[in-house]
Amino acid sequence: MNATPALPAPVPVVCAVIIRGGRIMLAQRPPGKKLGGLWEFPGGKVEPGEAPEAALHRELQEELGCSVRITQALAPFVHAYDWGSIKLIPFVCELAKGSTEPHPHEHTALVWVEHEELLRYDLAPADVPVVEMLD
Ligand SMILES: Nc1nc2c([nH]c(=O)n2[C@H]2C[C@H](O)[C@@H](COP(=O)(O)OP(=O)(O)OP(=O)(O)O)O2)c(=O)[nH]1
Repeated sequence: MNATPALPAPVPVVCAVIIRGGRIMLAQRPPGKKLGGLWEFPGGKVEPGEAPEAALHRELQEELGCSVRITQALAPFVHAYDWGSIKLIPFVCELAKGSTEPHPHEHTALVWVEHEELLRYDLAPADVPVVEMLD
């Protein structure tokens, strides 16, 4: 008999590194939520049975009202927080032709920053390895 309790599976979360004119979008999480005030790549939890790409398009419509074109899928990885683990599934994207300008429906603020500036922001800890994957 195995006495070790099974750990809950990591929660799958998609995020978008949206690049425009050489700058990358960061979005600030609202205060009062987990990781409140920290900066992240927009995205969110994948629903059961949903493809990661579909989750990405759905979350970006909900959060920013914009549409994107995925240009690269980065390697997913697991990050452990003290409340549980997430499996972060990052995509590099650009705004789709004809997309509405992104607006923060759920975030406190959006900024477009140079690659070199990304690590100067207080990022959600799981996002630091994503920055390191970007060339
Ligand atoms: N959207 C997004 N979430 C991220 C990133 N990095 C990171 O650690 N996360 C975490 C924050 C949340 O705990 C979870 C995504 O949840 P969510 O954005 O869909 O929803 P939420 O804030 O209501 O989640 P929660 O408070 O219930 O954890 O993944 C990121 O770059 N983008």
